[in-house]
Amino acid sequence: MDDFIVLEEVEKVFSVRRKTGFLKRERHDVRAVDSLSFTVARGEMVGYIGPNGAGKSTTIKMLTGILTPSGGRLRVAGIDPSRERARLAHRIGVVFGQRTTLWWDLPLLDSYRLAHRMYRIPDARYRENLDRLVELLELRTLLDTPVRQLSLGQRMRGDIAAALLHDPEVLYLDEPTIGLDVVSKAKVRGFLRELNAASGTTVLLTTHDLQDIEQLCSRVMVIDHGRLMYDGPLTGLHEAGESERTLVVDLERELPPVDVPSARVVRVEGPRQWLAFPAGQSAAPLVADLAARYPLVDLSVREPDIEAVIAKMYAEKAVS
Ligand SMILES: Nc1ncnc2c1ncn2[C@@H]1O[C@H](COP(=O)(O)OP(=O)(O)OP(=O)(O)O)[C@@H](O)[C@H]1O
Repeated sequence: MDDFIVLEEVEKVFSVRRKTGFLKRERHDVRAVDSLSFTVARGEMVGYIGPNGAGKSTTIKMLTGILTPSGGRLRVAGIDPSRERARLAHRIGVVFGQRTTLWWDLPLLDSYRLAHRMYRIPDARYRENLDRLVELLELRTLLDTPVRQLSLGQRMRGDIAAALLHDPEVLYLDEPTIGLDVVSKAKVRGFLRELNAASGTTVLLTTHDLQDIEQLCSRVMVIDHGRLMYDGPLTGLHEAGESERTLVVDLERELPPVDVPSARVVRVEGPRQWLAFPAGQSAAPLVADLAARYPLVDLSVREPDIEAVIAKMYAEKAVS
């Protein structure tokens, strides 16, 4: 596979001054990214998640060349971002959900005209891309509207179009659905899925909304304290978090908590009981055991909530 993004033992240390007394300041180091290694192949769509302060934005800033790593090796499309930031800019697109790159007081179209000149996009390609993006992101009626008058969802779609006018090979998205309503979220996700499938654009997605990951990414990387804690399919996170699934059983009548070796009863409500069992374990033997010994009417298995799984992973890491 063609590794498009490569990080080898990348570090970023910030030296900060902390107030320790009335006039006293002390220097100390914050290790925002710590010996981070991963690769992303061309065309992949990867979720990059972690709690606040984990080092996600610092990673993205190093990938765009805004920040220089303190150590290790980092390449995007074979380019060292901090040394050749201008050259790399033509090959990457960036969208920050919390900030806009559009001109606040100008009509949306003016920001696109500016990008046309800034990136020196050939005229025909600019017109073609603008047309396609305006169509797909439903921006046609908004082109003459000043950006400050756009809704958050409209502005976000406008920002995504701006980031893609120059045909970047990779798109970094930092919280692209933050604050959006359900309909706007669906539009943004639908567009990104389509972009990745049709154009093969590599996407690195930072988000606190796990539905973004569930709906878009087959691979997820979890970072905490600047270190990679997990890298793999979303489903594997359950095992990594050692989470539990729940078997909900309806019995014929109210009974004391059932007694089975591989599960524990966590709740009883009339004839209904909730049994927790390890997520990595099959439910079949447990169901067979229950059916043989108890008057079962109905049952269902509930998957663990991914948010809870990740919270658990963080908590376990914090005490270990
Ligand atoms: N310019 C800076 N100077 C000093 N410390 C910084 C700087 N930028 C980030 N940090 C610190 O580095 C750590 C990682 O921050 P970063 O912004 O990368 O986290 P994050 O995962 O993006 O968090 P969030 O989800 O809150 O945006 C934090 O402890 C932060 O305080």
